[in-house]
Amino acid sequence: MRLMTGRHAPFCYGMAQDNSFYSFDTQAGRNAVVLLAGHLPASTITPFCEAFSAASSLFARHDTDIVLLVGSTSPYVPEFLALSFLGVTTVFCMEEFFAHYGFSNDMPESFVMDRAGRIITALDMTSPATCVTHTENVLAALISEKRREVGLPAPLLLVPHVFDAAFCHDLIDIFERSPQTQGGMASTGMNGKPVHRIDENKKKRTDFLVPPDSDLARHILERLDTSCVPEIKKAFQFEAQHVDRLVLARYDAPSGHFLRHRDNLAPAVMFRKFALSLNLNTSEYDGGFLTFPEYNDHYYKPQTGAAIIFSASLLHEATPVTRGSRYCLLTFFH
Ligand SMILES: O=C(O)CCC(=O)C(=O)O
Ligand SMILES: [Fe+2]
Repeated sequence: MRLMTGRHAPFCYGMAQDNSFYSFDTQAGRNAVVLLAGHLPASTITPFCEAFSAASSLFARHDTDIVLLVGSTSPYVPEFLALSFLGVTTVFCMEEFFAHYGFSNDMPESFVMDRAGRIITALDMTSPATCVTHTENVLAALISEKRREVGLPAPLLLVPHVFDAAFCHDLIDIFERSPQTQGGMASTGMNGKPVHRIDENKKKRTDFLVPPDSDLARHILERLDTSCVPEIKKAFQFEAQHVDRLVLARYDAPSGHFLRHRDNLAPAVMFRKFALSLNLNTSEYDGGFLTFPEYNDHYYKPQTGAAIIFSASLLHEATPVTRGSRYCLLTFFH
């Protein structure tokens, strides 16, 4: 599959119609609707450009640019140079982009890219109107925060769209059909040997350990590898080589929780470098926040399919679920 939610779009640079330099680094920080024309004639994409242009003020409200990418050696460059669409940036870009993307040059394609250059979704191009509506819906669901001064930030990394909603649902079904165990904690016994200690006052959770040699594990690892590993490298200069056991977990109201702890204190787990917590059904429960008390009193509750990644040394807590059940995927990178 070529276009996958959460993957980074291949890097792209080129010259915009006004002769300014454009690249996905100059684009970073704003979302974009990216229309791909490659070597196609202008007439194939013009109706889409016009429809997006007409809706450009709406996209501006979502901090979203509209970018039309044309191959710099396309025979149709003169056609595109003669056209302009208000609110659409036409870029004549290096050809490798289209090859890396897997563009077929049979028909135009388009996708929504988030502020970090990740592909959120390929767009439905049945008609210009459906394409614009699809884009509006995708943008409305993107996380956005008003700019504000931040006093005490916690050093966390949030990676949205690691899994799509359908896969999150599948994981919940798999969890419910699978053998479950009561969640325990890595600890050290009297004899100095590692033990798995159960203490419901500290941690109340039901776990399913994804079998390491299963297709499911491979599929999850592939997604973590493409979506999260590059983000960890970018943010923290750490190249994760391994992923610890994959746990699907359920915290049930009224008391499912995990009190404050660090993830790499017991000798058996000191190898852990970064923790990952990925919510599978955020809108279906109340409570169940993550907190990082060393930094601030904020409650963190990533959207369904988004991962929160943090150093395994940070003190953190999963607060009680007060309604419903919280399902999540949990693992560690090292
Ligand atoms: O529930 C969570 O998101 C975090 C779980 C956690 O901290 C752990 O399993 O070590
Ligand atoms: Fe933890």
